[in-house]
Amino acid sequence: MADTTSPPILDLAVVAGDGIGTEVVEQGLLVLEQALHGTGTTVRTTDFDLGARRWHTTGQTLTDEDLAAIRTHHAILLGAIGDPTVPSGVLERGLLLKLRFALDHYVNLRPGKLFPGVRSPLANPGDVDFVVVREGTEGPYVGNGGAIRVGTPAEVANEVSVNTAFGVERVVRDAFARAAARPRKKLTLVHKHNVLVHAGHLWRRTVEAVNAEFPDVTVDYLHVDAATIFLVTDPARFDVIVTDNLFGDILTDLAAAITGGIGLAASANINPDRTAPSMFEPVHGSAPDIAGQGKADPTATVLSVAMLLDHVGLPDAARAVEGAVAADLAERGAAERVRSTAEVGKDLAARVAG
Ligand SMILES: NC(=O)C1=CN([C@@H]2O[C@H](COP(=O)(O)OP(=O)(O)OC[C@H]3O[C@@H](n4cnc5c(N)ncnc54)[C@H](O)[C@@H]3O)[C@@H](O)[C@H]2O)C=CC1
Ligand SMILES: CC(C)CC(=O)C(=O)O
Ligand SMILES: [Mg+2]
Repeated sequence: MADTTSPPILDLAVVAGDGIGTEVVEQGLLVLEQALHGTGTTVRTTDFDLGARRWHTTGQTLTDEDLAAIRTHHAILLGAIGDPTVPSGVLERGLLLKLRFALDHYVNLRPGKLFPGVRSPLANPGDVDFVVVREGTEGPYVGNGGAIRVGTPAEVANEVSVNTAFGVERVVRDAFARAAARPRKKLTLVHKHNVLVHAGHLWRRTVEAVNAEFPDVTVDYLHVDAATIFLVTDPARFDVIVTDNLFGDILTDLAAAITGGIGLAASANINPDRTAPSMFEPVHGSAPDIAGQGKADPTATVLSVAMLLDHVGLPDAARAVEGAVAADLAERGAAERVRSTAEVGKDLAARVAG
């Protein structure tokens, strides 16, 4: 079932996953249920037990049956995937990326917003409010690579970045549309076309061509290395950033760091054509270093829930969730006590309830 607009019953697939994923998703669901009160929509969740535990017991990551069942939902809420007891890449590739690719999540939307009252590590961050449109189904993450003579001094390992005209154009067009709808109407392409000349020039030509459809949008370009400089020295210059899968992954952890930390960074993996459910998840991973200790900040997941509510046609509920987060964040600076994951979730739910 594809996502629909404001369904009476919101069928939500829940993939809590590994590590802190289960902890933050529990709080995200608490806030979601509160936000739906009075909207005429109720949520019906289906838990998908996917991740390290499943892999250890069955050897499976994501089967065709899992995927078919997930497809019948309006949307997916995901916590985090990845565990130190599983070989690196098995779950990340076989579960997380498989979901994004199979469900055609070609727009990976990641806001970089500094909420009032939130302390940034930057001395003078300015008014930071941008969004990264990261391509979600191509680039070096597609698994086009291999290695020979593994473990020998003659080993050669390749990881090929795949960029198709079709894939680049559709995400670039989406990014232009988002820029056109924002007050500043500015789009920054980030790539590395001085070195990655094949992919980089495809991205550049595509941006130039699609710009003709959006003449109101001002376009600029930064090589990815320079983009990291400006994200730290002048983040307020950015409005919409469009970039590939790998660069977008890296830049959005940096964006999180300058806007108050990874615990606040939300994301949406969107299938804009609504041929499959979109997926909402915090930017962060499973954080094995703090898992099981109640230390994870669930705010990123709660803000991802707000993105989910927007996507399913419940903007008022989305604004209520964002408002609750903004109010909570504004008071955090003054608070003396560090709250647990569950306490933050409970407080946010209470604020949504009014
Ligand atoms: N979308 C996903 O499911 C992602 C999965 N991963 C996987 O997660 C595992 C750990 O990866 P890392 O590189 O360590 O990245 P990570 O994002 O899990 O953790 C990086 C650092 O941020 C902290 N952190 C993360 N989320 C936090 C939160 N909500 N509140 C407070 N602190 C938080 C962690 O404690 C850690 O110090 C790996 O298996 C990785 O592949 C990594 C990134 C995204
Ligand atoms: C673990 C990766 C596949 C995902 C990631 O780091 C991300 O999407 O930010
Ligand atoms: Mg990442």
